[in-house]
Amino acid sequence: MNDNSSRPLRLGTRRSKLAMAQSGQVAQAVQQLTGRPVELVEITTYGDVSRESLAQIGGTGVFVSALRDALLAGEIDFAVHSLKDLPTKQPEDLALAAIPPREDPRDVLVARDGLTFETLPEGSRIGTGSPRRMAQLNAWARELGKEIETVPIRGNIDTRIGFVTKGELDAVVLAAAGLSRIGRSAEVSQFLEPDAVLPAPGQGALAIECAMTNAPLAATLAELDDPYTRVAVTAERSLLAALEAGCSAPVGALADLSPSPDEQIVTEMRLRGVVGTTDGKTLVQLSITGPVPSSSEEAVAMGHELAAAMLDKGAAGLMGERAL
Ligand SMILES: NCc1[nH]cc(CCC(=O)O)c1CC(=O)O
Repeated sequence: MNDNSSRPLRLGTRRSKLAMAQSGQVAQAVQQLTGRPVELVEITTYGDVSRESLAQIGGTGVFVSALRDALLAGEIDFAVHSLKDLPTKQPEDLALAAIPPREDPRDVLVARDGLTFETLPEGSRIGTGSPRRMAQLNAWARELGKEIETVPIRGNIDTRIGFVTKGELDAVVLAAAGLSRIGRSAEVSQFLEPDAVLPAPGQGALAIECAMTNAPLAATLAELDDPYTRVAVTAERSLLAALEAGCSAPVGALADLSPSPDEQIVTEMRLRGVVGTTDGKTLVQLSITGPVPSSSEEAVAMGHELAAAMLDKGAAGLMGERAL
C-alpha cells in the first residue's frame, strides 16, 4: 500500500468499553481488507478524565480532539469515532475515509422492572445528560399528562445503567447502538420510536478517519463506506450545522430511506428534525421528503432546507439553551 506496508496499522482508540468494542470491530474489518495486522493504540481524551458536564466542557468534541492530534502527529494511522461525537465541521487535513453501515439509530429506555415510558409511574426519575433527550422526554410526558423528572447524569454506559440497577433512578436513556456494541442489548426495556424521540444526528454510525496526506490508506478504508449511511448522516449533520448548534444543543435528526437499502431500489429519503427546550414545553418538529441524494452536496442541501424551515418556525430561539 505504501512504503512501510509491512508494519501493523495503528488504530487509535479511546479506552472506554464502547470505544474498544467499536474499534475492535473495525480493526478486524481492516485486517481482512488489507491483510495487514492492526494494533490498537489507547489514547485518553479530555472527555474521559473530566468530571464536568459535556455542556460545560464544550460538547462532545472533547472525545475526539486527542485522537485527531495523534493522527496529525503520525502516532496513529487511523481512528474510529462514534459519528455523533464528531463536530459537524470536518478539519481539512483529516479525511472522513469511511462511514460503515449504520446500526439501529434509536434511543432506548433501560428501566427498573422492565417498565416502559408509558408504564413508568408518576414522578419517575429518568437519567440523561443530553438536552436533546430531556426536551423530547419531557414533551412526551406532557403529552401523556404525566409528571416525570429528568436527572442530568454522565458516565460510561455501565455507570449509567448502574443508576437503575442500584435503585437511584427509575430509568436511563441510552443509544441502542452503544448497548448492542458492548453486548448489553438484553437490558433494553423499550426501544424509543423516532416519532417520540429523534436520535442525535449520526447516532448509530461510526466514522473512520485518517490523515488527508495518507491517500492510499484513505482509499483502502473507503471500501468500508456505506453510501446510504453516508448520505443519511450527511443530511442529519448538515441540519445540525445549519441550526448552528453546539454538540450539546437539543437537536435530534434522523434520515430514513424508503424502501430500505435491503430492498435494493431505494427511491426516497425522509429527513426529520427536532429542537426544543429541555422542559419540553416548546418543540419545533418538522420533516421533509425528497429523492435520495446522489451526492454529499445534495444531502447537505436537504439538511439546509429542513433547517431553514425549522428556523422559520422559531427554532432559532431554542438553540441558545444548554443543559440544566
Ligand atoms: N455520547 C456518548 C455516546 N457516543 C456514542 C454513543 C452510542 C453509540 C452511537 O450512537 O453510535 C454514546 C452513548 C449513548 O449516547 O448512549
